[in-house]
Parts: sequence; structure tokens; C-alpha cells
Amino acid sequence: MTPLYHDFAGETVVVFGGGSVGARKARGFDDAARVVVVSPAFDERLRSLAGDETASDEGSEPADGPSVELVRAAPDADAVGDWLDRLDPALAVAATDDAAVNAAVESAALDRGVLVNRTDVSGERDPGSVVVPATVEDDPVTVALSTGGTSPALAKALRERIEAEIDGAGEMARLSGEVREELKAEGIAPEKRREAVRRVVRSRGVWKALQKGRSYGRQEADTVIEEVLDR
Ligand SMILES: C[C@@]1(CC(=O)O)c2cc3[nH]c(cc4nc(cc5[nH]c(cc(n2)[C@H]1CCC(=O)O)[C@@](C)(CC(=O)O)[C@@H]5CCC(=O)O)C(CC(=O)O)=C4CCC(=O)O)c(CCC(=O)O)c3CC(=O)O
Ligand SMILES: NC(=O)C1=CN([C@@H]2O[C@H](COP(=O)(O)OP(=O)(O)OC[C@H]3O[C@@H](n4cnc5c(N)ncnc54)[C@H](O)[C@@H]3O)[C@@H](O)[C@H]2O)C=CC1
Repeated sequence: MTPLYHDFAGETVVVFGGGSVGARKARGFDDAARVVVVSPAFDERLRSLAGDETASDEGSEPADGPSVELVRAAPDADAVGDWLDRLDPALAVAATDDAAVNAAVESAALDRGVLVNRTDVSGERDPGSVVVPATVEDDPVTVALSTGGTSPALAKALRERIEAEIDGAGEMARLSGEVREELKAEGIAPEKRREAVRRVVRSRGVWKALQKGRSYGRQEADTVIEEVLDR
């Protein structure tokens, strides 16, 4: 499997199954995509995510923009293809507790060239079938972690470790991004510029100073940069 970051902005993600797994997957996509959950019943978390009043009957049009919409229906294996044709999603998530329905979601999605996430199987996937990784975010930094479907519990445990490990990475990304743009604009020779940026992102002093605040981090970074540029 090859890890990729995919932007679902403006796309629809359909989740079949409104239980605890469907709720977790829906939450993973609702920042960017329009998420439609098709299920006869909905987990408490989904109802609060969507607001009860948005639960609508089969056939109504989804809203524009990122959102979670709950559609009350229990398509059988033969019907899931029609749902995909109607909703035209970029990704379908099979998260029902009915293996036949999940299998039908997978094959109907693969037939239509729609990405599919089968939540009830692990290990090897068919081409076009994706896994949802454990993720850590410190904007604009994101870490995605998969055990290749072998051990989701380990993915979760490793995610918790990394969360602590990359504390402050978002600030560091902004600071070092700013530094590299400035050094480029100043016309510093590429080799020196790269060395300066490499030293900043590895400097314990800069990481520590950033915890106190952006301007402290900037000061410490400037000291490191001056050393490299020898000015
Ligand atoms: C293959 C995959 C398909 C997919 O869903 O994409 C899949 C499949 C299955 N998960 C199962 C169980 C559990 N899943 C979790 C948790 C997570 N599962 C996630 C992803 C994936 N799960 C994909 C592989 C990812 C990889 O490559 O590592 C995470 C990372 C992302 C997310 O889902 O958001 C999220 C952690 C998020 C976080 O915390 O950061 C826990 C832990 C817990 O609940 O505490 C348990 C219980 C412990 C255990 O069983 O390990 C079962 C058995 C169901 C049963 O027994 O019936 C199956 C199906 C099977 O194994 O057949
Ligand atoms: N990938 C993962 O991280 C995990 C996956 N699983 C797997 O995911 C599946 C779902 O787990 P839970 O959410 O805990 O189960 P659950 O029983 O809480 O939820 C299943 C949902 O599917 C709905 N449903 C049933 N028939 C349907 C149909 N024809 N169309 C649409 N929705 C339908 C039910 O109403 C219910 O809301 C299980 O089969 C399990 O094997 C379980 C734990 C973790």
C-alpha cells in the first residue's frame, strides 16, 4: 500500500452504517468533505454531529459544503449501487454490521471507480480499496500511520506516542517555512540556505524557545542562522 494525502474538498464521502465505526469515519472526513451517512439508525455521536433535525428521508438532496447529513435507509446488497449513482461520491465507507452489504458496497464502488474503505476486513486489499490511518495533526503538520491493516490497536497506540513526540511541530513548520522564504528572497546561496533551514528544524534550542512563544523561537532561529551564514 502506498500512503497519500488526498484533498476531499468539494467531494462527497458516503458512509454506509451509522454505528460507532461509521461515526468515527464520518468525523475523519467532515472537515473537508460533504459526508452523507446512510443507515437505519444513528449513533449518538452522529446525531450530535449532524444536529437531529438534519436526519432526512431517502432521496432528499445533500447540503452544500462540509457537513454531515444523516439519511435514514437500509439498502440491501442490490440497492447500494443506486445510492452510489445518486450521490456520486469520491469515497464510499462500508461500515455496516452486515458483511453482505459491506461486500456489495466494495464491489459497487470498485465497479464505478469510486475509492472504498472496507472497515470490517483487515490485511490485503483490492486495488482501489483504502485503509483509514491513525492520524496526528498539528496544523499544518499531519502524521498518518498504518500497520497495513494488521493491528489497528497498535496504530492507535503508536499514534498516542507520536502525539507527544511532535508537540510544537505546527509552530516549527510555520517558523521554518518563513525562514526558508526569507533566505530565498535575500538571495542566500542555495547550499547555505538549505544548511540554515536544516539546522533550525533540528535545533533543540529553537524547539524549546518556541514553547515560550513565537518571537522567542524566531530569536533563537536567527542565532542559528547567523552561525551558519557566518555574518
Ligand atoms: C483495516 C482497517 C480498515 C479501516 O477501517 O480503514 C481496520 C479494520 C478493523 N479494525 C478493527 C478493530 C479496531 N479498530 C480500532 C481503531 C482504529 N482502526 C483504524 C483503522 C483500521 N481498522 C484499518 C487498518 C489501519 C491500519 O493499517 O493500522 C484506525 C487506525 C483509524 C480509524 O478507524 O479512524 C483506528 C484508530 C484511530 C486512532 O485512535 O487514532 C481499534 C482500537 C480501539 O477501538 O481501541 C479496534 C479494536 C482492537 C483491535 O481489534 O485491534 C477490526 C475488528 C472488528 C471486530 O473485531 O469485529 C477491523 C476489521 C478486521 O480486523 O477484520
Ligand atoms: N475499522 C474499524 O476500526 C473497526 C471496524 N469494525 C467493524 O465495523 C463494523 C461496524 O461496527 P460498529 O459501528 O461497532 O457496529 P454497530 O452495530 O454499532 O453499527 C452498525 C450500523 O450499521 C447499520 N446498518 C445495518 N444494516 C445496514 C444497511 N443495510 N445499510 C446501512 N446501514 C446499516 C446499523 O443500523 C448500525 O447503525 C463491524 O462489522 C466490525 O466488524 C469494528 C470495530 C472497529
